[in-house]
Amino acid sequence: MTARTGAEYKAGLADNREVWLGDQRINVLEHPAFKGSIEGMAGYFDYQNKYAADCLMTDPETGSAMNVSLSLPKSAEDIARRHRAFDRLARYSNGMLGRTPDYVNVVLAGHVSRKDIFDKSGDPVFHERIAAYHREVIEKDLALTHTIVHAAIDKSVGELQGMNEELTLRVVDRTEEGLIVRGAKMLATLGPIADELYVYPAVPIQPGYEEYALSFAIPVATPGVVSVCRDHYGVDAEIVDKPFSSRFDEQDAVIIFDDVLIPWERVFIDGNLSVYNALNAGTATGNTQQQTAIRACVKLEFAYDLCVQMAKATATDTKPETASILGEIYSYLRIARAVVHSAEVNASDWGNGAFFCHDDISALRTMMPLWMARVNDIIKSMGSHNLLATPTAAAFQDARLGPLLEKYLPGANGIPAQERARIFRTAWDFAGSALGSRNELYERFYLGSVGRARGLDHRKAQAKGETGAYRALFEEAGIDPVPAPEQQDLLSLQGTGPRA
Ligand SMILES: Cc1cc2nc3c(=O)[nH]c(=O)nc-3n(C[C@H](O)[C@H](O)[C@H](O)COP(=O)(O)OP(=O)(O)OC[C@H]3O[C@@H](n4cnc5c(N)ncnc54)[C@H](O)[C@@H]3O)c2cc1C
Repeated sequence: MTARTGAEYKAGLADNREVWLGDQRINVLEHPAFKGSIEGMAGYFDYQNKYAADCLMTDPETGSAMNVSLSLPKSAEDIARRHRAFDRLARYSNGMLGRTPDYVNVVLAGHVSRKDIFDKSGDPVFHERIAAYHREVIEKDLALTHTIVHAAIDKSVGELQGMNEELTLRVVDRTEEGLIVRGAKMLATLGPIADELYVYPAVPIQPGYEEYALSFAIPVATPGVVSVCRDHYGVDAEIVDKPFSSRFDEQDAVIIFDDVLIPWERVFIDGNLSVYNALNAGTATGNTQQQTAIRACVKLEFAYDLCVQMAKATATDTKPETASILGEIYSYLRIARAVVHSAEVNASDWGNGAFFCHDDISALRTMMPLWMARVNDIIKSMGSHNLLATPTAAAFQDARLGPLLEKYLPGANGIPAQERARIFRTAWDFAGSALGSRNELYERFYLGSVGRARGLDHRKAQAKGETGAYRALFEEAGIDPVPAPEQQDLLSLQGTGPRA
């Protein structure tokens, strides 16, 4: 098969997957709530074909078209090529879909690229399996979801301790056919409407907890895989009235593995802590975050322009305080673009010829969640009641109501009433609707919390020896460092310290 169309994607969802919405087990293809989301994701597959020059490339093994996000980057040209694909694909939803299939594709490609990490484990079969799976995803153009965060509830103990021990996904049995796994993972965005589920390493696991150190991939329709959906936030509305909620609810779900058989050929890590703990560290920033950062840039670009339109529609665009706020969003965009550019031009071989972006790109992981929340705050402050005084497009067609709306709800600067309503409806759908609020939560947490990301960056900085600036202050002035206590004549300290 070549790169799929939307119709082919939809046909692939016709199976016996166990998806629960509220207390109903549903068929995602038939349930009305899912119509917009499935059409929205189908649109992504059509879009990759429409913009084939950016999104697709020739599969070197079969000669068919494949999504660029599954390529294994080996050079600066490959990184630049992939940038073009990520940028184009993000424009399909203006960055509002976080989990278009290129997200997990790039993760998988990164893992396959780091054969050196698997090789260290001694058994080549695991890399052979994941490489074969990568080929399968390319050739079937599958839509993958992922679920990697431990289902820990009690944060007073370790993530795999106390009550958490029983909650998180782990191996409970081994059979001739494969592993039997049990437990939950948080969350799986797109899970109910993806083809397959890829479980891979997240935070490191300590010795003694090997049964949790797993990586595998299975169809969402595998018996025992239970998708528990959050409330659905997509709405049945015209695109012009709800441009995002009508198409782009990428349905999150908790995945419960109720004694699921994972066939051996789909088991990529089975308790091997050295592979498990190295794989994420060796791929997540330089590889995966090229996709996430570019997607975020596209979203910021849209948010900036949307706010400019809001300012024009209320004639606040010439006010210095509005210019300052608009400039704030634009500065986030420029910083983000600059970080991506710098990380791409400083890309290098991370091992086994895997050419990834510079690790500095992870700075965006700690800042972007704050900027995205700030942008939503700005939209609400700038928009005020205008976000709600927004008749639908159909209301303007009514013979009685239309003329009243044209008269009493026009935009400033000569902007027609219907255009004004469209601008503010879009802004509300972006930042204030049920989906807009969920999207803000997504931006805050989808790569893990900011707190954890900052801690990780700090530990990496210390491991690298950053920065030595304090010591240099005194070295420059010719002042010797104070010797460490064990090197001092402790006797000479007697009588000089504070007295009890
Ligand atoms: C909408 C949405 C979709 C998601 N989709 C997926 C998905 O598809 N697949 C997937 O695997 N995961 C997904 N996630 C991520 C996952 O579910 C978790 O929500 C996320 O990793 C953070 O949860 P946590 O409990 O681990 O947070 P924690 O990291 O425990 O953070 C909770 C709070 O504590 C603070 N904190 C934690 N540790 C520290 C620290 N060391 N120092 C300072 N502060 C700290 C944080 O800043 C935060 O405020 C998604 C999340 C959301 C919200």
